[in-house]
Amino acid sequence: MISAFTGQQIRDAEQPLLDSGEGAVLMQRAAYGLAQAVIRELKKKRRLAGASVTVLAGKGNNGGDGLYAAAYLARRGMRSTAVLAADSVHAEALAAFRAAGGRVLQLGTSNAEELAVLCAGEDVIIDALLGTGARGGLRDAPAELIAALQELGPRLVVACDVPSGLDAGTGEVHWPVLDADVTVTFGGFKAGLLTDPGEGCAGRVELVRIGIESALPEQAPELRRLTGRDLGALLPRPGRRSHKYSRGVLGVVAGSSRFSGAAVLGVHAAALAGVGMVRYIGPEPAARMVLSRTPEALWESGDPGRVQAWVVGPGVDGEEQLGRAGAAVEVALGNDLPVVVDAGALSLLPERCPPHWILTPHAGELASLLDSLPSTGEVAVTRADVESRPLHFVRQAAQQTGATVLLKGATTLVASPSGIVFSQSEGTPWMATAGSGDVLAGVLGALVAQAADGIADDDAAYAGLGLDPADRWAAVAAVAASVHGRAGTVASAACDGGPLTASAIAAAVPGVIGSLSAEYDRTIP
Ligand SMILES: NC(=O)C1=CN([C@@H]2O[C@H](COP(=O)(O)OP(=O)(O)OC[C@H]3O[C@@H](n4cnc5c(N)ncnc54)[C@H](O)[C@@H]3O)[C@@H](O)[C@H]2O)[C@@H](O)CC1
Ligand SMILES: Nc1ncnc2c1ncn2[C@@H]1O[C@H](COP(=O)(O)OP(=O)(O)O)[C@@H](O)[C@H]1O
Ligand SMILES: [K+]
Repeated sequence: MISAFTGQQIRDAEQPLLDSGEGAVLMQRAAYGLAQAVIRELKKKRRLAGASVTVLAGKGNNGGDGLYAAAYLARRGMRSTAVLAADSVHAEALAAFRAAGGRVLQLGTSNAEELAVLCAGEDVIIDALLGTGARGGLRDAPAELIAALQELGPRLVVACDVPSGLDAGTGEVHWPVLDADVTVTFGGFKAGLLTDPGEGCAGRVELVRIGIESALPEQAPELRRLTGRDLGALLPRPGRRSHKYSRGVLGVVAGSSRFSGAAVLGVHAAALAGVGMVRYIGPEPAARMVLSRTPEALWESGDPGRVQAWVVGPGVDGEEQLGRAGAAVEVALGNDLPVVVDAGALSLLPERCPPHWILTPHAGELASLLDSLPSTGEVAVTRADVESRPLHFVRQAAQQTGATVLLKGATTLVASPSGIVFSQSEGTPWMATAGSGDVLAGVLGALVAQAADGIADDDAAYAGLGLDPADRWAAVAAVAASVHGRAGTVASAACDGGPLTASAIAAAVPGVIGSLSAEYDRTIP
């Protein structure tokens, strides 16, 4: 599992070493790691000797890291320039940079445009304006420089610790920000690099160890991200004595005369994600389509029979089907069953949900959901608000509803009402396609049914990852988001990174589950 921290958590871990006079050593390790990353990136494109680098240096330690890294690159034969964005910068680092033969330019009120043009012609730019000590975003000349440079489109940008202007703890972004190709981050992942909009500016994130790692609060990170190995440990598998009822039965209330495709995709994806059986509840025309794609499913026109979990909501529309969704929600509430509540059913929630209810809104649906809650304040929450502060709002929704909340997006966040949050980002932008969310609901429903009480005895697997059993539903949802994202990426890769349909995502699910499990089996002792 990858743990990610706030800027404050990182600073707290650094403090004992700073107090014992190790600050300069930490900075040297950070700068060396940064320089090595620049070299690796450049070598992918061209020769190192004679290549040009410009470091944009701010007044704090982030600027110090950048200047020391650029000094190292100058000594390796690169043409190195420093653009100083403040009157005073880290003095020793600047001296080292000058001593290595670097050229120093001062950013002022009148030369931002001119320096932006110069930077755009460089082989690589190191963004070391602001790091974890930032309060708010870039202002004045640095803001002008970055806005102009972003517009010009630089060749290669490596961000020092975080892209400047990004809040390391929350991922909120104060524009303008220069999009990085790679962010080299020090000591520990910053939460803001693993949640949008910050993750969208950071490019690939590389971690450089600087010696503070053992002091980080591993048991209480700001964000968690499951890796392939974690998925291999958590994904359910049938045993020799399994039968279809012991593997979990999922009830699905999805689709309608208008949106029958949502039912077709959701049921098909659930079947492909390994559940014992799917019972579909819906109108006959939709049921015919569901069964023609997934003959393995059962159509329940009356009493749904016994299930271990529900998916309620994808494509649900019209009084009749909303009535069936409402009835399923009541049955789940009465029998204490887990439910995935999606799309049309998000308006059917009781005042307080249990943590094994998993809500799956996208940003627009989360805004409406929050607005509908009596505990939300007077000011309406908009889709844009959620998109600019997803970590804040997904946590708020979990706290206010009592449910586990999965917020869909390029990075998908899952918040448990206990406060812990998972972040998964394995998908491809091609997954922004109609029906993709219905596939996710099906995969999640299948995993939830297989994790239900009486079906799985898997507390040990969660404990192995340091997770409290109370947070297992958030972990199950994170597994589903990851499997879904990986399936999309696999499906797109199968056509050389080309477009995909929701059906193609579903079709790739068994292979993703299979290879994660097989890889895990290969690596356990
Ligand atoms: N403390 C250490 O020895 C280490 C620090 N590290 C680096 O140091 C960084 C943190 O250093 P700092 O705490 O100096 O913080 P920053 O380098 O982020 O800069 C903070 C400085 O910028 C000013 N500032 C804050 N917001 C601003 C804004 N919006 N516009 C203009 N100026 C603003 C502050 O007044 C302060 O002087 C990390 O991101 C990392 O790069 C790493 O080298 C690891 C070791
Ligand atoms: N840019 C993106 N990159 C990766 N995944 C994305 C992106 N945009 C959307 N997704 C994923 O695609 C799915 C879209 O779901 P949703 O918005 O409910 O669509 P629909 O209702 O059309 O099925 C979600 O799982 C989301 O995480
Ligand atoms: K930076």
